[in-house]
Amino acid sequence: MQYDVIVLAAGQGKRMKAGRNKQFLLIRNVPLLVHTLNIFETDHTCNSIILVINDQELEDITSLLEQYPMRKVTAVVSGGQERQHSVYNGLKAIKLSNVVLIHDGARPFVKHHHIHKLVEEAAVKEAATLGVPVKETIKKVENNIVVETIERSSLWSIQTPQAFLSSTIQRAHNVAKENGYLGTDDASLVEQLGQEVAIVQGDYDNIKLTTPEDLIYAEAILTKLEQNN
Ligand SMILES: Nc1ccn([C@@H]2O[C@H](COP(=O)(O)OP(=O)(O)OP(=O)(O)O)[C@@H](O)[C@H]2O)c(=O)n1
Ligand SMILES: C[C@](O)(CO)[C@H](O)COP(=O)(O)O
Repeated sequence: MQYDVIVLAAGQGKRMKAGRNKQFLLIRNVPLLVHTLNIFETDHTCNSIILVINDQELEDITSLLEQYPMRKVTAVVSGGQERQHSVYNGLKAIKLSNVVLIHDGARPFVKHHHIHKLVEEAAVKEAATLGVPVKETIKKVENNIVVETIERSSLWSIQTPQAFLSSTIQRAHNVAKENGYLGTDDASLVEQLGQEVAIVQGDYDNIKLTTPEDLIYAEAILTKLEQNN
């Protein structure tokens, strides 16, 4: 089943402490964002990629796309202050589409078979997200004191891509804007509508590069994926 994807690259990467947007950091000499875009560029079920960027980085992005041409990038749009605002701008650039995926530019290791499963699920359930069961014990802490140990069996770490019928996610973003609701992912906006979001189990390789040690981890994942191919 075909889909269109919004790839988000308009953040600042403050927690990475690299002094610049982490999307340009090199993993094995190739920019992080290029690794991510390649996943969709090489997926035969991906129709088009909407790339959301920082306006101030337009020149850098333009030269990156000259060096690494991406046939499927059909639009480059300006991001917003928060991730949710960037998605909102990306959604405005989506033409006619059935299933829309939203993906962090900083997640370069999602696998095609997980994307395909996610898209199939969204086509039936309207909204679906990738995720993995949490591996650690999670406690609620207040004033440096543990107040609760949360039952782990129902806890999942949520990843992207997240997939939606385009009408559903457009409505969810419009309603969130009207209500002043700001979420850390797009599935939560659909939850706010009172609609179900299905979970598709992905894998632990699909990390988001957030802090400096993730770069070392990313090199190791890349090595493992290459050895498996
Ligand atoms: N206003 C924003 C904020 C984030 N993102 C994108 O959303 C993804 C996930 O966000 P996160 O990892 O939090 O990235 P940053 O905002 O760049 O990082 P930080 O919070 O450390 O500054 C990233 O690919 C980032 O580029 C975006 O497009 N627009
Ligand atoms: C959407 C997300 O990737 C889900 O894990 C995440 O919420 C994005 O950014 P965050 O700022 O690290 O929460």
